[in-house]
Amino acid sequence: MKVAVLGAAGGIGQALALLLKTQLPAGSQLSLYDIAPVTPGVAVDLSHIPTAVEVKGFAGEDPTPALEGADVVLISAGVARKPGMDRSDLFNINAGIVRNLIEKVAATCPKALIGIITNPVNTTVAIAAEVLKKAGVYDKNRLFGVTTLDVIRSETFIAEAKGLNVADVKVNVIGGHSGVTILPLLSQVEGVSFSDEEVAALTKRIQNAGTEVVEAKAGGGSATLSMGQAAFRFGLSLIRGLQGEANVIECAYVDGGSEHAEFFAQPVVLGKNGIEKVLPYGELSAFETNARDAMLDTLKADIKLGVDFVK
Ligand SMILES: NC(=O)c1ccc[n+]([C@@H]2O[C@H](COP(=O)([O-])OP(=O)(O)OC[C@H]3O[C@@H](n4cnc5c(N)ncnc54)[C@H](O)[C@@H]3O)[C@@H](O)[C@H]2O)c1
Ligand SMILES: O=C(O)C[C@H](O)C(=O)O
Repeated sequence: MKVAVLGAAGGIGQALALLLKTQLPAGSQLSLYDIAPVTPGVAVDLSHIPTAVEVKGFAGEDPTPALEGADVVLISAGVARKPGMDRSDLFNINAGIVRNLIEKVAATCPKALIGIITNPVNTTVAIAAEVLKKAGVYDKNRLFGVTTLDVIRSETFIAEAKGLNVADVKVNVIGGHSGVTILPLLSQVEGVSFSDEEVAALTKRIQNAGTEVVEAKAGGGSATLSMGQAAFRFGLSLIRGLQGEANVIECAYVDGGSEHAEFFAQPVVLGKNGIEKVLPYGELSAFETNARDAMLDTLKADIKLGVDFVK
């Protein structure tokens, strides 16, 4: 199995690369690409860790050598937020970066499963889909917006609030990955109940958790270490599915035939060809139904921005 990380010299990229080097199945290949000249050095550094994962690093303008033969491509290339910015403020720079990288993915490893981390995810995934369509290689089952950070944050905050063992907390987060489009389904968490005030406060904290990190880092970037862990969890689930493991389920922002929007985050079963099945997200509380309906204009506008950018 070969995993390529694009943006590998960045905050997320390096954390993710370390987790992949130490925990990918034996015999895997890890391919690191970034425009930053340090990238081959990051690979040399990682290569001294004694695991059966071969690591190579590539820098420069062309990601092609890093993408050859890739089964999974995880993309965190681009700029991150500073205090006072919304994720949508990253569009001007990151839209072009994602478009150019996906053109290379389409030409070099069109069958790879692609996980987009680069913000604004609601829009960059739509850009990726349009580029893949233009190249004639779009497979909706192979493209994912990585929303796992919203899931792991929800797990953490729920366990903290309710004194639970975090390993036992399971929660779906649906919609998209920004502000009101992030909707944790707290009513479905087993073994706990929340008051209306708790639901409102916890939902808001999960929706604003990215900003919490951006403000705490005070101009030094956004979440990198927790995102590295989230991307690792998601990437490993993609690989477990590719290897034929049954019942691998993750929430992700996908083109899953949702009645709500062209792309919508919801639970999916992962298999040998990417998405094996899109799962229903279950029954919603009145609060969640309102929040889902209220997010749709924002989500659809985010998607349209991406489609228009390529068309
Ligand atoms: N999906 C999520 O939940 C989530 C969470 C956190 C951050 N993010 C996003 O991930 C992105 C990266 O964040 P970060 O903290 O790692 O940023 P960073 O600045 O630390 O790293 C970004 C890396 O991308 C590289 N890069 C820039 N243009 C490139 C190109 N054309 N080709 C290859 N590499 C290129 C840079 O050289 C840098 O090493 C941001 O857009 C951020 O908003 C998403
Ligand atoms: O908030 C950001 O800008 C980064 C990321 O999307 C996050 O949720 O932490």
